[in-house]
Amino acid sequence: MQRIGIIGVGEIGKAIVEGLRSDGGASPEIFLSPRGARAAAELSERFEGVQVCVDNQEVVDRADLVIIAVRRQDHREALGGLKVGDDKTVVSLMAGVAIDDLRRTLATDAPIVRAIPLPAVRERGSVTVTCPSHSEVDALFAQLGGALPVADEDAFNVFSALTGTFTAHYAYLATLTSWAAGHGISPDVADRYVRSLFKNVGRALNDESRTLDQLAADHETPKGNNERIRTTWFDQPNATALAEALDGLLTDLR
Ligand SMILES: NC(=O)C1=CN([C@@H]2O[C@H](COP(=O)(O)OP(=O)(O)OC[C@H]3O[C@@H](n4cnc5c(N)ncnc54)[C@H](OP(=O)(O)O)[C@@H]3O)[C@@H](O)[C@H]2O)C=CC1
Repeated sequence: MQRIGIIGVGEIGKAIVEGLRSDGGASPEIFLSPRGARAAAELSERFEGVQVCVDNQEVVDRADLVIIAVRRQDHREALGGLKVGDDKTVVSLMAGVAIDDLRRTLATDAPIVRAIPLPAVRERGSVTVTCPSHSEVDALFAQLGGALPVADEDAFNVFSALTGTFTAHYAYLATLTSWAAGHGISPDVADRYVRSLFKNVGRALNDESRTLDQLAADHETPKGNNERIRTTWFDQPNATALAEALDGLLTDLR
């Protein structure tokens, strides 16, 4: 297995380390950037074969495959001036930074692959979109729950926009809970109940023999409560507003 470097040890960088170590093994060797110092130190203490480097250049020098997991607005400062040999493989997790743009910043001919891992890679439970397909990078993410290589960056950005809907979903659940609490239900009880409702929705999604429209129909009594909320709240203007928000995000990601 290749030696892996991670520049940017925040939420997703940490999840990748935990996912790679979730089988209890000590391989592959992992080299972390020093920034995000507390998370990096904690990971190197917890896991064998995880080391913190003195700077980002050392991460590149010691790794074969370098994962870039800094925020888009920090990437020029984090990466400008780094020397990245053509024998390295670079994996960029940054939303909204095109391969050509990153290649100019890094001034390298090394293969550059974009990827969208999600925090559930921590449990090896999330499919990671990659672009372009690259056997070693796809194998890495296959180990963390699955790889979905897509044809080009236009397609990649559509998937990237989809991942932007994630926290709105949690906020939707929190809004349901607050609504119930506003009607006298204890917040703890409301929270537990809403979680249990939507865990079942998550489980139903595992049934890939039914389309999403079929799943909705199968959970709906004609003229019942679900049909009422779907048609009076998640109506056409609401669906259009969501599509417009996604279109706006996609424009900014290109
Ligand atoms: N979170 C997610 O689920 C996903 C995130 N991504 C992408 O991954 C990237 C990181 O996201 P996320 O982990 O959420 O962000 P975080 O803010 O949690 O982590 C970013 C990390 O980068 C560090 N950093 C900043 N500047 C430098 C530098 N010059 N050198 C080295 N490290 C630096 C930060 O350190 P400090 O704290 O000291 O500023 C921080 O630890 C983003 O571009 C995002 O688009 C992609 C897929 C999913």
